[in-house]
Amino acid sequence: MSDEQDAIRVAVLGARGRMGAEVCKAVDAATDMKLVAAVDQGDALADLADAGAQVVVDFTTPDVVMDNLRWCVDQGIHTVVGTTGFTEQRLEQVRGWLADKPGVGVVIAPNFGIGAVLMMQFAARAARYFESVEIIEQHHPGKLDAPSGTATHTARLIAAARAEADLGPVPDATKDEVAGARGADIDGVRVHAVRATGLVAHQEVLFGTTGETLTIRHDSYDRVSFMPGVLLAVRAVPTRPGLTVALDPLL
Ligand SMILES: NC(=O)C1=CN([C@@H]2O[C@H](COP(=O)(O)OP(=O)(O)OC[C@H]3O[C@@H](n4cnc5c(N)ncnc54)[C@H](O)[C@@H]3O)[C@@H](O)[C@H]2O)C=CC1
Ligand SMILES: O=C(O)C1=N[C@H](C(=O)O)C[C@H](O)C1
Repeated sequence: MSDEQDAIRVAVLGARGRMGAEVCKAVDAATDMKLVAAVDQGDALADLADAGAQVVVDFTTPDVVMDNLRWCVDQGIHTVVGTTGFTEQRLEQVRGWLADKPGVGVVIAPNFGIGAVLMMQFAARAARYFESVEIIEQHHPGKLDAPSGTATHTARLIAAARAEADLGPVPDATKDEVAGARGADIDGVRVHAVRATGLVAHQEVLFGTTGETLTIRHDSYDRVSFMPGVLLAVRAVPTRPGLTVALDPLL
């Protein structure tokens, strides 16, 4: 157990949300951390600085996360971001802010579940051996964005592996007569988003080649599944200046 004064001072943004509330509980229960601020919509960001936060954890929404992150970086506060919506353009913008703030660390991960990280690694590894691939992500109906950050990240990893192996486009003769019937196209990989009450966060990557298919599936049945990854990032981010994308380099 750490002394109170050695504990990492953590603040949570989006603290009343599904993920934020779970992060507050996990930080409270961690003996090497202290929850110093729990901030949600309508609260002032200045509360984070006033509370002396060393690390901010952001689980808000794609439309506000960039402003939050910019503010944290400007204040010199390390930040762990689980909020989705990070395009390559947004990541470049964050790198630009961090260039002016040496010593500040930001970890942005599309999925903090250890099983989900492995699922993405396995999918990237399998990609070169299969001419066909589709991603099916399934989530609770309260989710604001589609396709999920995890599915988008997985599609990009698969597309990079396919390009490296010179695989060419996924074969598909279908005419998309009803818009959306074949899902979204992320870097040439079809992604289908399912929303249903009872689901939390689930993803299947379906690979196919002559005479066989391979399905790689991950299920988060409870948001506690993301907490070990979030706490790992909180512990790591103060000693990782610059931008870290995804959890893989921390495992
Ligand atoms: N990286 C990961 O492992 C995971 C990422 N997520 C992502 O995290 C985000 C949040 O997901 P949920 O918790 O399910 O959403 P939610 O809708 O339950 O919570 C979002 C919270 O952010 C608050 N909020 C909105 N604007 C704010 C602002 N300007 N300042 C402070 N708080 C603000 C809302 O009031 C709400 O309480 C989504 O982008 C989701 O995709 C969700 C689960 C795991
Ligand atoms: O909104 C969610 O719930 C989740 N969002 C993340 C995503 O979009 O990939 C991570 C996980 O799938 C849960």
